[in-house]
Amino acid sequence: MKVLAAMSGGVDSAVAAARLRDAGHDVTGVHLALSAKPATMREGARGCCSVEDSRDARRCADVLDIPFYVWDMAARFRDDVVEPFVAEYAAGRTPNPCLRCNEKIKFSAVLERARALGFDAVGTGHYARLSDGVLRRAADPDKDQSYVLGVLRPDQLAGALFPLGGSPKTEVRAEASERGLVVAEKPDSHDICFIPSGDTRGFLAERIDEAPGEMVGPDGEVVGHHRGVHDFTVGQRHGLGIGRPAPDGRPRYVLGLEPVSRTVRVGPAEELDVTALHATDPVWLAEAPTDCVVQVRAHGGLAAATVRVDDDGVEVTLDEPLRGVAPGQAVVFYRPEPGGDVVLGSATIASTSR
Ligand SMILES: Nc1ncnc2c1ncn2[C@@H]1O[C@H](COP(=O)(O)OP(=O)(O)OP(=O)(O)O)[C@@H](O)[C@H]1O
Repeated sequence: MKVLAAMSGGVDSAVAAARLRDAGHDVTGVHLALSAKPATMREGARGCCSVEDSRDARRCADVLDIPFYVWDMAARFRDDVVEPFVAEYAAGRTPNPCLRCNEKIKFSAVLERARALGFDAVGTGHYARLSDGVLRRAADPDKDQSYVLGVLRPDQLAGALFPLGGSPKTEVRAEASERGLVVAEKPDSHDICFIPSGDTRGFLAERIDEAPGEMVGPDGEVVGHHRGVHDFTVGQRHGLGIGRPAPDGRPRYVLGLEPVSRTVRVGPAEELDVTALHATDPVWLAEAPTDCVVQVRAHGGLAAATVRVDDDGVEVTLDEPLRGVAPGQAVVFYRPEPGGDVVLGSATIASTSR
């Protein structure tokens, strides 16, 4: 096959490209320039779009002896990932930009351009297993990225290759070193790639006007004030800025965000437990399930659940209460079998109930 290998300049995508080439595919490497201006890097941090990363990706392509290009996708990335990310926070929700990037950039804009140029598929260094259109969790549970790929439609998955899904990360690093890839010891990226400083609040503060409001406790009492609901995420404990402790001395968490009234609701941990959620815009890879296991955030947040699909979206009833489910995040549905790791579909969490 003619395969476009998306090369971030990191170790995973370099090894993915190498494996695709070794499997006999005709591989071309592409680095996506996603940032309009060079990123200011925190020491030791890395973002996916720095000049340094582009240079590393090129050096790996040279070692692999494959053609290499840089595609400027900064405008698409800004419109489809960064601006919606900011708008979601302003609306009191908690978005996952990696998931949107997979949906709108890597397996949409990039895949479309690749197909137009005669490529059959886009290969990435994501950790997930994919065969015959069935998407499964990666063999390495610590690296599993099936959650951020669970938003892809069948036609998008049909053009995707994930050669690392069956390998532990340690094996991938060792292989990079054996292959003489200079990125073998490069640190993993942890931050949101377009916020390499890791300061999400600072990034949002530069883009969202202050909209001060009240912070209210469980009985509606005002316990503090804030600069805007975009400063908070459901489940957040630190940085609430309420100097004095709750009357019972227990820690307080953000329970809910109401952008219209500019209210941040706070209260004790147990009030974060939800038993049901409503999600919209479902995407199904298999027939919509009735019983399943759901995952509600990128790391953790797993629960057995029953699902009912209606005209408004999906009603998910959790078997056991689940803590800290934030509107704006995706709910990804997995098959409910022992060790169940097959992705059945996903939807966007719109609201939760206790
Ligand atoms: N700027 C980019 N250009 C090209 N491909 C990219 C870029 N950013 C990410 N990717 C692709 O998406 C995959 C997943 O991105 P993610 O940010 O999760 O990287 P990662 O797991 O740290 O991988 P890597 O070690 O390759 O950076 C990468 O392995 C790569 O194939």
